[in-house]
Amino acid sequence: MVMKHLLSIAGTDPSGGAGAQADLKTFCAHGCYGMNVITAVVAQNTQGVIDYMDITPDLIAEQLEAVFEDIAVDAVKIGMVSVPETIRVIGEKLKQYKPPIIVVDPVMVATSGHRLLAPESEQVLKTVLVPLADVLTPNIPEAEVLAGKKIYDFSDMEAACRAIAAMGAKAVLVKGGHRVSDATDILFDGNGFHYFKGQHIESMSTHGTGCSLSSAIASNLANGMELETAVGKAKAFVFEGIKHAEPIGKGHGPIHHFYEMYKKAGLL
Ligand SMILES: Nc1ncnc2c1ncn2[C@@H]1O[C@H](COP(=O)(O)OP(=O)(O)O)[C@@H](O)[C@H]1O
Ligand SMILES: Cc1ncc(COP(=O)(O)O)c(N)n1
Repeated sequence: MVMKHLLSIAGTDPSGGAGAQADLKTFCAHGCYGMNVITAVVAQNTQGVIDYMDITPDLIAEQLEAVFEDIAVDAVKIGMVSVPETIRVIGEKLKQYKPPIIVVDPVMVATSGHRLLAPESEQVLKTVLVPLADVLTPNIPEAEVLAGKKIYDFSDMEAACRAIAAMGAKAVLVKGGHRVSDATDILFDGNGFHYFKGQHIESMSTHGTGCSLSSAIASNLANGMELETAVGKAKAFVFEGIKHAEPIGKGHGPIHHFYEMYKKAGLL
């Protein structure tokens, strides 16, 4: 089988659990060839974000050109985009190169509570990136910001899906990782809703769950799955990754990206 070529456009995590590093691990775990365009270098670990520096728009444009001029990209996943200029340059380049699949994870705040999106970027994200998304994957706080309304229950999650889809995203998955009673995610595919019911695992290994989920969806779509199957399998990948994670670091550790693969290979 020919490997699909997956590109992550995201910020970094030197501790390896979230951002570009989580994306690359997820692409590899799905049998895809993974690539990275870096938007910001972030000093962070399992305990939180210490500092970050945005990459200049020119250098982001050059990184995107370096990839797209050389390699056929089957799917793009977008994560941390930080400032308005970063969002604008990504928007321009994606309109120029037109990759067939775009999954946008509208990263706003890290699990540790640190902002990774400047407040003035929220509007630009809505007008530039949301309309380019084949799938947009906000968590509940991000969906509240995008839809401009508090979310308390499933019907609020559905209303947020519809409101965000009305901004131009083809499909919207509002993730329920922040719910305590369960971890049910709701997908709106432009026509109807699909519920991905999930048990909430009491775990410290949830750093990078959103990054890994969106990268798994992009990989599954590139590998030819229908949207509902792609989301369902991605959710199972994250669930198993949380369940089988080894404790790493002093705070919220990463999921186990290679659990299934290592098990099949007899390494576990
Ligand atoms: N403690 C948990 N138990 C089970 N599933 C979880 C847990 N935390 C997150 N998930 C799942 O991980 C995925 C990412 O969700 P979420 O954590 O809400 O995103 P983000 O990392 O963007 O905040 C979703 O499919 C969600 O249901
Ligand atoms: C560079 C970068 N991008 C995204 C996240 C969000 O991580 P999570 O998936 O835990 O919300 C992060 N911590 N760092």
